[in-house]
Amino acid sequence: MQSNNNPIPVTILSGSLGAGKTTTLNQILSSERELNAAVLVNDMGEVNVDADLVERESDLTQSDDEIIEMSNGCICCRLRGDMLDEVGRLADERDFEYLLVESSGISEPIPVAQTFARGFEDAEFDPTGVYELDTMVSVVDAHSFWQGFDSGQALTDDSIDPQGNRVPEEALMDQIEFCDVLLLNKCDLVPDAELEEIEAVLETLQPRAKIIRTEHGAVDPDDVLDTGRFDFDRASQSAGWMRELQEGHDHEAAAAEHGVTSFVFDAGWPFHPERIADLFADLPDGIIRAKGFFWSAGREDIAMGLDKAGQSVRAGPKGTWIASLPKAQQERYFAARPEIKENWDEQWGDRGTELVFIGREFDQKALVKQLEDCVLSEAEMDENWNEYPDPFGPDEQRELALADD
Ligand SMILES: Nc1nc2c(ncn2[C@@H]2O[C@H](COP(=O)(O)OP(=O)(O)OP(=O)(O)O)[C@@H](O)[C@H]2O)c(=O)[nH]1
Repeated sequence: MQSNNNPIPVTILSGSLGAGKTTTLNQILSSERELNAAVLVNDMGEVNVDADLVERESDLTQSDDEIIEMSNGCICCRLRGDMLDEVGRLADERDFEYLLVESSGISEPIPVAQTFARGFEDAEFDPTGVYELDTMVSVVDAHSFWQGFDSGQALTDDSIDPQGNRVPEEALMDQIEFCDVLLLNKCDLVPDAELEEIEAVLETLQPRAKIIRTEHGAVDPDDVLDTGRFDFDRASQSAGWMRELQEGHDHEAAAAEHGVTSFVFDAGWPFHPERIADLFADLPDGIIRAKGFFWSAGREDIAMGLDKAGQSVRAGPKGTWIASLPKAQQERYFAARPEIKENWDEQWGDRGTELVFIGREFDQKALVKQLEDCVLSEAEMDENWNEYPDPFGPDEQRELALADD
């Protein structure tokens, strides 16, 4: 029985399809720690076995605790409101002390966390004060991560995208970049030396998280329950690429451990659209993550964004250059964020490029040279940029499926 009115702590498990979320959940539920938990499992409907598995393997069935299964949709988007209604109903009964949530393999962790931390407008139930998000856990499949990484293939076995619009590697990157605890699971399938390299990559992608190696999900429950580690603002700012951007352009990454390095490329002149699109589609295999914005010649109104996660690369319109806004609106930006003024170019304003690259065993000098070659030459600066063919199209950050062409 929930004996008081303290908020019910919540631990959310994310991770790619087959990474070991259910196995981990069962380990937690069957551990010696007495846990009176309710469990919410979101299985997207692609494999309807999870709730059965949890019920079959855990003590929950015996103790008659509640397992809620939510299929045919993802709790990070379509089922956000439904999820809150369900946990609202559970909270009314108040016969459990801890809520465990297993999100689907392609769930984005941020909206799921937001739903618990801040509520959701379409739901009747307001979780604030009733639930308290305690720990965001991401389970990474060490074996498929390593295989993909080493061979330049996808970083997850999960080639299923039930909604047709989520690339599993992007979800994996979100899960790595937004969490408090990273469980590196299936360590039995990867040699120790390689585990160290994977850890070095994960630490670079996500410097804040506690990384724990597991086999068959055998985690100490104290590492994932009642940790008090979750902090929405810190979690949203903890991705390695963000830190890299914030630490400035001249920042040299700490001595590369296991060949993992990162750098920021910036430029005040625009890229040639075709040259940069070709390069983005053919970045070195070792680049596991790239993120930031860039200026593509001919797009003087629109800031373009780059988002590479594993082998998936998206690039396209992302926002508006402040320099293209009416003066009065610009002034409001300057007042709110004086630092914009500091990097303001007399002629081009805030237009420019700032891209973070994170990778392992790639030739940084060669890549910087390639990027520089994509920047317009002096002669090109005088050309009519609107005559350049534009490979990026109107859609926001579409997938660049150019790599294999
Ligand atoms: N060798 C090995 N196999 C594991 C480990 N952890 C889980 N497995 C196996 O991997 C498979 C997938 O594990 P699950 O726990 O179902 O993974 P999941 O993340 O819940 O998968 P979905 O819910 O389908 O996304 C199962 O066959 C597990 O027995 C591990 O550490 N080592």
